[in-house]
This record gives sequence, C-alpha cells and structure tokens, in this order.
Amino acid sequence: MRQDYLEIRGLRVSFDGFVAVDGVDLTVLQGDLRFLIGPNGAGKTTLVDAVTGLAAASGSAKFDGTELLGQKEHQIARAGVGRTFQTASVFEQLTVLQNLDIAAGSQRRRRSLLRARATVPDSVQLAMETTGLTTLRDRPAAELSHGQKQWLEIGMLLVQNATVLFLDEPVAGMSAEEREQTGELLRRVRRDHVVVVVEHDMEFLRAYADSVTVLAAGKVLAEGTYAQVQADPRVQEIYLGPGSRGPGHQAVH
Ligand SMILES: Nc1ncnc2c1ncn2[C@@H]1O[C@H](COP(=O)(O)OP(=O)(O)OP(=O)(O)O)[C@@H](O)[C@H]1O
Repeated sequence: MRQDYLEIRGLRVSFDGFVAVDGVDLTVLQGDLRFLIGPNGAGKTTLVDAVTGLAAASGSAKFDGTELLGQKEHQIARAGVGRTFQTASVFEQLTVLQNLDIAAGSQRRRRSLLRARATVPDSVQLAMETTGLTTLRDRPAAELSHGQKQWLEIGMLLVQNATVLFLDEPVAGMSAEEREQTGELLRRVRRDHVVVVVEHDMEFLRAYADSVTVLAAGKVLAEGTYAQVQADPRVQEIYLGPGSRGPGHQAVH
C-alpha cells in the first residue's frame, strides 16, 4: 500500500527580523501519530501556519510531491492539507450534518440544505461514524460539548478529503472521558492520514503519541518516542524538568 508523507526541509519563518522557525526538517509518515511539543513561543503554531499558507516561509514543505510553500490557503487545502484551531470554527446554529455538508462542498441549495434529508453522502456518513457523531447528526453545533465540537471540526477536515491533519491542542479543555475518546479517534484517523498534533498535555501525549518532535526556539531539539524525548537531558532542561518552561508552567489556553 502507498504510504503518504509530509516532508518539511529547511523551513524558516521570520517576522521583522525575528526568526520564529529556524531551519526545521520534519518528516511525518501516514500511520505515525506525531506530536509536536515545546515551550511557549517555540514556533509550533508558526510552523503549522507556514505549511497551511498563513505565514510566509522559505525552505520546502512537500506533500504528495506538491510544494506547499508559496501556495494560497485554499490551494493548500485542496492539495489535502487541513488544520484545526484551538477554538472550534463550526457554524453554531447549524446541525452536525449541515456543518459536514457545507465542509463537503455540497451542491445542495441553501433551502434544501436546511431541510431534513433522506440520504447522506457516503463521505459525510463515514466522517460521522469515524468521529462518533452519528447519533448527534441533527443537533445544532451550539448544543455540542467542547469535545464534540472538536470532533466535528476533525470530521469537517475528513469530508474535505484532507490527508494531512494538523490539530492544534485538540484536548485542551476536554473532560477525561472526551480525551480518551479523542485519543481513540486519532488512532482511527492515523491509519490513512498524516497526523500532527500540537499539544501541551503530557498525559495525553504519553498515552497516544507514536512519535514526538520537540521544538525549542524555532529549531528541532529532539525527536523520537515519548520515552526517548522524555529521557533527553536537553528536553528535561528546556521543557519537561523542574525549573523548565514546560507544560506544568504553561499559561492556560
Ligand atoms: N505574526 C507574528 N508577528 C511577530 N511575531 C510573531 C508572530 N506570530 C508569532 N510570533 C512570534 O514567534 C514566536 C513563535 O510563536 P508560536 O506561536 O509559533 O509559538 P508556539 O510554539 O506555538 O507557542 P504556544 O505553545 O504558546 O502556542 C513567538 O516568539 C511569537 O511571539
């Protein structure tokens, strides 16, 4: 079976002379649930912004042979690269199904979109099953829990045929049960997606990360399994250990 991958080489982003991402190389394979961690200001969000067309960057970021840098946001989305934001950007007054329909670019006219429908496109049905939202399909998004909104956002990426998923702190603010369900959801989607999770929650990371990349001051500080990076003295010093600027010391998002 073909295995998709994202390949970032020499990625560099600067803001008025301040280098936020400083020559990052990162390869993420389909099936490998990758977590991207590091202190506040390490450059994690800026890296995601660069690859998804929100920040100008130099170097290279390729997916499926396509160079993403220099392309517009919508072109990058069409190339199969999607992201979520910490604050879910779903349409609150529309139902789960309607949100997914819109994300799928359904051609149905607005009036028919707002009417209950007899059949649901396969891609939308599959996304509801994958995210566990099938029984909530006719609920307005406003009535969903924080966790369910995050899953809906992931579902919206799936129906857009995103193959590379960047997820920004998906479990922030979730209950313990929702976190576990999110972990299981990520395990399901990693099988046929390239998944990069930006996260500060170390318990979640320990439970679900296949591999971890640690960024610090715009550079890759360490990479490996959770156990490997956790044991790395440089990571201890900068992020995980006592006295570091690590997760125990993060501002609450
Ligand atoms: N638009 C911008 N203009 C100027 N500086 C910026 C801009 N965006 C980010 N930065 C700076 O770039 C650095 C990296 O920020 P970034 O948000 O990528 O870090 P992060 O690792 O995602 O941090 P956090 O964990 O707090 O989200 C920070 O010093 C930040 O202040």
